[in-house]
Amino acid sequence: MTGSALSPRTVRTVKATAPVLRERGLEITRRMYEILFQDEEIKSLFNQSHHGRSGSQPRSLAGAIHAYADNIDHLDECRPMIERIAQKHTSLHIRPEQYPAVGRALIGALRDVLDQAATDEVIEAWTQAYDFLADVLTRRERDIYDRNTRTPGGWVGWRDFTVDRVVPESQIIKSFYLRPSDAGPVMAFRPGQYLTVRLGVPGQEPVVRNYTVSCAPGRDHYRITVKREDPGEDAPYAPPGVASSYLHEEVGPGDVIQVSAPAGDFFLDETSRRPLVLLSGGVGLTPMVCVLEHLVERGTPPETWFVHAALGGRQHAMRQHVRDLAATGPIHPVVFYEHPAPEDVRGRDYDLPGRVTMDWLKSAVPVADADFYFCGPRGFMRMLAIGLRALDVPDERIHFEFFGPAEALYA
Ligand SMILES: NC(=O)C1=CN([C@@H]2O[C@H](COP(=O)(O)OP(=O)(O)OC[C@H]3O[C@@H](n4cnc5c(N)ncnc54)[C@H](O)[C@@H]3O)[C@@H](O)[C@H]2O)C=CC1
Repeated sequence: MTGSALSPRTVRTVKATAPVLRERGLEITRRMYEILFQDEEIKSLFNQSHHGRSGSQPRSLAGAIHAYADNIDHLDECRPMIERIAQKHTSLHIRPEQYPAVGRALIGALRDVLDQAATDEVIEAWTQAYDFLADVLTRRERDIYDRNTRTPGGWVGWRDFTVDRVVPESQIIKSFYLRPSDAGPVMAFRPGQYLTVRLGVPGQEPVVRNYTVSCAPGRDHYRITVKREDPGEDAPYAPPGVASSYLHEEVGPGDVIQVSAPAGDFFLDETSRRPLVLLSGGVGLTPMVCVLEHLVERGTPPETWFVHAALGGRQHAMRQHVRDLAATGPIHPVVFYEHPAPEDVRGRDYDLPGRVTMDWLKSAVPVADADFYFCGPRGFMRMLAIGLRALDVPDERIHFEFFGPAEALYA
């Protein structure tokens, strides 16, 4: 991707707005959604459970707009961000016809918030820059939709899945096995990708959530593994704990939920021949179990460390399953308990007390050679992202799932 479609003057003008976008980006995107949703017809094109309420969507869009302005003179830097957005858009079935209204609202918000600073030149440059980005995104999204249509078992839009089984994995985590209600095949996916599910919670607008597929690809079903969130800790789009409480308490075999095709830019690089270090905190183990199952099923896994950090035994999911998988190959499982319960036995239930630290990691895994994949609470990922960079592990060997701009993790 190059910015060649944009004139040098447009590039200069947009780049010059980066500092103010860093400072006032959130104001701008909040105003943008206000403008956008004044029109009921446009509002109906957008799933309201994704816009506004908790502020996460304006915040993440503000980060993206700032990054775009700042990198507009070397747009290759934006490639991962654009891929991430395109993947997310397709999981929500965003269509090209939704882009122009967003562009108009963005320009309106720039005028309102920047006021005097929104000169004709700035407005003209941002109009061109938005159109350019919209074009890049819609092309990529069209490719993804085309691929999902062509792939055996693939689909576009919501598809009904029937819950086949619900399996408790710990005191707070359950797995849900999902089969397509139409009894057709399900498309393969890349280990680490997520499903988007839409739940008809009674008395509410449908609740939409992303859950990583926790089983290997290539089966006749998917599995998601969900932690019951306490109020105040749940993901961004709806009141706390709604989706996970609903799944844990109300959803059982025979129930139907709607699912979008697998998506996501976090997945195992199958071309690498390096040793592998998979690190997970809490329910962040879901993509790592998927990767592990896949490696074992594929055969000849590389030397792999499966490092899992849980609060304690009551929260520890899939303990025996991971052990059984590890026993099939050169796979080293290591379990940390931060607060072992009285009944938790070191050497039987877990290996080490406390949290994963960089000092431990340096001593236990081949930092200089390995590929690293991690997922878990923000503090856990931050420690690893910063720690691995400090050890000069190149970014190409550091892969993580973080719902938000990656820079926020390093900040
Ligand atoms: N695909 C994805 O992006 C997925 C992301 N997640 C995320 O993973 C997180 C898991 O949360 P919980 O299960 O509630 O985890 P948790 O709160 O139970 O923590 C698990 C462990 O993480 C470690 N940890 C936490 N903070 C740390 C820090 N600052 N430094 C070092 N270690 C630290 C501790 O060992 C702790 O026991 C959630 O935030 C969820 O959003 C979960 C599943 C999939």
